[in-house]
Amino acid sequence: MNSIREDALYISKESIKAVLPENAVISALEGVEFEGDIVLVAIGKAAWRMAAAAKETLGDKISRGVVITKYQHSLGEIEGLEVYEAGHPVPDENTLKATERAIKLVKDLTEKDTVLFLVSGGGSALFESLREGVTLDDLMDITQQLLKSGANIVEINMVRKHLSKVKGGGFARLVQPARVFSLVLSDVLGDRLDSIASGPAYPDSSTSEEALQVIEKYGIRIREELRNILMVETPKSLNNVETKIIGSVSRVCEVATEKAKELGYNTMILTTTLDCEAREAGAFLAAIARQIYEYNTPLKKPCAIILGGETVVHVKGTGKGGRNQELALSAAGGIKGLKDVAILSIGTDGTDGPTDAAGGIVDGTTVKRLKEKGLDIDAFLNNNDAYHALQVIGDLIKTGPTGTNVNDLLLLLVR
Ligand SMILES: Nc1ncnc2c1ncn2[C@@H]1O[C@H](COP(=O)(O)OP(=O)(O)OP(=O)(O)O)[C@@H](O)[C@H]1O
Ligand SMILES: O=C(O)[C@H](O)CO
Ligand SMILES: [Mg+2]
Repeated sequence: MNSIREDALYISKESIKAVLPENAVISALEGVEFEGDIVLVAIGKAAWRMAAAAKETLGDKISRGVVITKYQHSLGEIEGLEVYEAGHPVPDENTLKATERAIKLVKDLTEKDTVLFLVSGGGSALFESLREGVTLDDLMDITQQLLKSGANIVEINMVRKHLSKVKGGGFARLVQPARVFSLVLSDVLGDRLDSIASGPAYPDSSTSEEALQVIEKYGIRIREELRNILMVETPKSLNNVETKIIGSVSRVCEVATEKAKELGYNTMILTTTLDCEAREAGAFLAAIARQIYEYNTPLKKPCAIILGGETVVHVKGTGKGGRNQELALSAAGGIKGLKDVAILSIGTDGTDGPTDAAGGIVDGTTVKRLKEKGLDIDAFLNNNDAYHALQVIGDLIKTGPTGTNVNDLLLLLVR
């Protein structure tokens, strides 16, 4: 029988495989018929791999297209498509140029034609055409202020949608009367389609009023003229869009459940929208582990508690790490000495924080193994240095960039 750590690593690997761009796009296109011309537009960190999979599936049915991804994320040419790289998380000149190209390619389509729109996280910075009166400097400055402000992605995108011609449903309106068929890899908790990449082809549920409230709430400094521009409303309904979420952290948790069951674990998905402090989440998972270990509740052993989400870390130290590494290390203290318990936390994009690790896996011996090397777990946690603590004892998980980007997966296994 595999060790509980091997089980946890296997479940996480198989779950992420299910939401890799290629697999998600190919299965979503199975059996889909297209009548007229297909123009492909792919945006986001997974754009290149989504576009390559679509081109491989549909071949020459795709007459032309544009792929816009983050620097170092394109993997070369794709026959018949124009591939561009641009700035992320802050947009740049290349963002505007590549988007103008995409807009040109979707001009003058008929109601029989389809824009195959492949959307993934990072799309907001990579796909932009600004409203009259908004400059690129305005947008870069406001983006940087918002990223540093502590505003969440839904709030950030409320503002960005009301400065843009393409966000918040603007792109779908531009494409009319042609149809937009969107395949979306969701990196927004709760899969809010009008927030994922700022929803260029989805009716916007946010309002100008709310966008201005975000500006006030976080003290974002903007030129007075931009206030009037923010007051212009985005489309609230669209009659030419069809949207499918083809990958999300919910899907990752579903597959994790299937794989854990195959291995004989009782399973429970606790949440798919975890969004608290990483350290608190770690301590909470450890408390559930102790409860199961002692009392076989809320689930009988052998069991797998599965969570999805995106925790946060307010970095104060000078160490190296990421939210998943910090969550795992903070859980270790609470499961010290427990046999056959493992806690894993991994970023599905394969890069957790500014590190080459995807996350961490700890068990009841982690604290002891650190102590044997004369290392104090709290010192590492207090310095936000989870990377080095986990690295020394072999509890880091390294996958390399996976190509997908659907938030984080957490597993608690007790046998
Ligand atoms: N030393 C550290 N320890 C713990 N967390 C850290 C540390 N340094 C940075 N972080 C956290 O890592 C976060 C960024 O991580 P990451 O790049 O994986 O985010 P992300 O949401 O996946 O972004 P992207 O989608 O662009 O990859 C920061 O918001 C910060 O909270
Ligand atoms: O691009 C964005 O807006 C974020 O990645 C959320 O999708
Ligand atoms: Mg990441």
